[in-house]
Amino acid sequence: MRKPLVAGNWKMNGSSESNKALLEGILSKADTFSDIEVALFPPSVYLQQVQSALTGTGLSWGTQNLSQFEKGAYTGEISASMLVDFGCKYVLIGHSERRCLYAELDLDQCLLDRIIAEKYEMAVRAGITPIICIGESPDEHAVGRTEEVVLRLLDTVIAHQGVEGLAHTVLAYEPVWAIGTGRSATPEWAQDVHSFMRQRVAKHDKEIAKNIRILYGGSIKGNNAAPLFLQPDIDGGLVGGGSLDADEFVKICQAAVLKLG
Ligand SMILES: O=C[C@H](O)COP(=O)(O)O
Repeated sequence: MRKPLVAGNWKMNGSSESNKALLEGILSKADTFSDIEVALFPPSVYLQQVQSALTGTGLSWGTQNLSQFEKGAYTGEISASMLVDFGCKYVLIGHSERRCLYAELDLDQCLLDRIIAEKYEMAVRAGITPIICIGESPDEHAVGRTEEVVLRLLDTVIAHQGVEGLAHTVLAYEPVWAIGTGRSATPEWAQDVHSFMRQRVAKHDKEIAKNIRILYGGSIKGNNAAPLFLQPDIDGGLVGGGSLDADEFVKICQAAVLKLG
């Protein structure tokens, strides 16, 4: 049985004060979702605050990005060893907001995917579990290219790291048209995509495919989380806006508990 995971990506939100209230609100209800895994992804400047609040609680934390380089003259970047220093268990890789807004070469999609695969390799080597985000843009969705786009990135990762690397990886299907729009994918649509992702992994290794967690991300809220999470191939969620409010996020975590039956 794959343990459900709910990941709260705070994106570029928060302050020391608001984080404190959010963390207290989540932790006050942590006993209601202790059977699943929950991880928080604050902006890096708040990593220490989150680490100190979550240490010993059973919740995990990580960052929203990492550098593909080890160390050196890379202004503004954060290395895998720094994440280890702060006790990070997870790291988000290839989030569409980074692909679109910070992708050095969006026109050269192949090179972009290679950078993401390199970041993935850096995380795995440091013992941090990458959560690799994959999803189609609104235009790609409109012309029915979802499967092609999603599988291309998955294939790139497998080609760079070998399928064995996926044994220590979480995948997240995040259709860009659903992110922050209030328009979540339907449970059926998301299930179909998750299913073909799992089948693609199974072509390489059936055991890894059976065990790999595939999260859904895109406008998950307390009132739509349960039907998504109850789909057989959806193993939890990557939550943006819904992770910024303690009550909302707790509801989402509690919805993931329902999956355990
Ligand atoms: O990382 C989280 C996803 O981008 C989803 O964001 P959202 O829940 O605000 O749509």
